[in-house]
Amino acid sequence: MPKVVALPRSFSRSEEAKEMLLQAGFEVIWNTEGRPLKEAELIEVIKGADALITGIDEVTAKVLEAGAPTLKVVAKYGVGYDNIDVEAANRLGIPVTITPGAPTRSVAELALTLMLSVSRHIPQMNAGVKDGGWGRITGTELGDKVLGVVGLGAIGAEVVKRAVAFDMKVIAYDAFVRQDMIDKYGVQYVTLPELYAQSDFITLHAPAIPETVGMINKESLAQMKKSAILINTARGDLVVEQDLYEALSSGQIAGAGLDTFVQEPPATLDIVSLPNVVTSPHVGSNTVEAGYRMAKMAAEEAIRAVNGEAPKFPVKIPVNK
Ligand SMILES: NC(=O)C1=CN([C@@H]2O[C@H](COP(=O)(O)OP(=O)(O)OC[C@H]3O[C@@H](n4cnc5c(N)ncnc54)[C@H](O)[C@@H]3O)[C@@H](O)[C@H]2O)C=CC1
Ligand SMILES: O=C(O)CCC(=O)C(=O)O
Repeated sequence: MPKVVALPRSFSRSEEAKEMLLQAGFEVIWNTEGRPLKEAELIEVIKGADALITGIDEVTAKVLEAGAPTLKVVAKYGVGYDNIDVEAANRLGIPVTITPGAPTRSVAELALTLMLSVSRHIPQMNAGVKDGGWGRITGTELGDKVLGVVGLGAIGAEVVKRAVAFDMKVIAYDAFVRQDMIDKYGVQYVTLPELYAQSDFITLHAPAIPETVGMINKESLAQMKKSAILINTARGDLVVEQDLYEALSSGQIAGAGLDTFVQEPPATLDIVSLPNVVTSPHVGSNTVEAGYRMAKMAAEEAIRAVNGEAPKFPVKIPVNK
């Protein structure tokens, strides 16, 4: 009986994906920890598995080596695969797959949620009113503001659509220019320094790769407007957190909405305790709908792999640091 290790917390909510695996004759090993697994834990559970469905667990070279004798696929439940050592997987002949498009709308909606929450001070007022207070904090509109999108791929594009509906003007930085974004939404491609200098809101949607890791640092923060609000639903590694902490504390920038952190949960509460920061615990794709799509697509990849079929959405290029 083929064995699949299914780790993402919300995978088990998808009845259809579960049923697909059971119909395909899989024994399914669930993650009962309720959190992503560390390398040492994964090394134990991976042994003898034919397929691994992973969220943001530590799929290192050692994990892949432990699974290599039987492992036929590592199916990422999502799109950001920086938690998987793709180079080691390539070397061991284990395909790595992702679920492109499945989390897109949910992450875009969270980016907008964070923009609105920071600019309208929703968490502070919510806490105040629940506490019996009536502290009315003056906010700012999104309308007529400049949104700078770093990484105009699937999620970035969905953010643009929504931002334009809020009457925002959108500028973007990406190595690839999408003509449809220019034609349909009037997106203007700019250099990174231009984006930092002109944006009222900056939203990150690029993968964690050597070119992007640490891109939000003392230098880039110094180029931003004092009224700028930074949104990060991409990866914590894009930000030098100490530099962001200093910029937010000193008024170098006005606020931040953060879903992702270098270490999750964050190593210290310094940034998240700041009054001008709104956070969430890496839940960009954590919706019923995205979970359903990601689970189905990842289950399909696991089934394809045990049937000896080629993966549908393989990734080859490592994005690890
Ligand atoms: N918070 C969450 O729960 C989630 C976070 N993510 C993150 O969002 C990222 C983006 O996802 P998608 O839009 O689906 O990926 P995508 O591959 O469709 O888009 C990424 C875009 O970034 C661009 N890019 C690459 N290198 C760049 C650089 N140096 N500077 C600027 N742009 C660059 C690419 O050209 C591409 O257009 C993922 O890599 C992942 O890290 C994804 C899903 C859920
Ligand atoms: O597995 C998760 O919960 C997060 C998924 C994610 O961040 C991604 O798709 O890049």
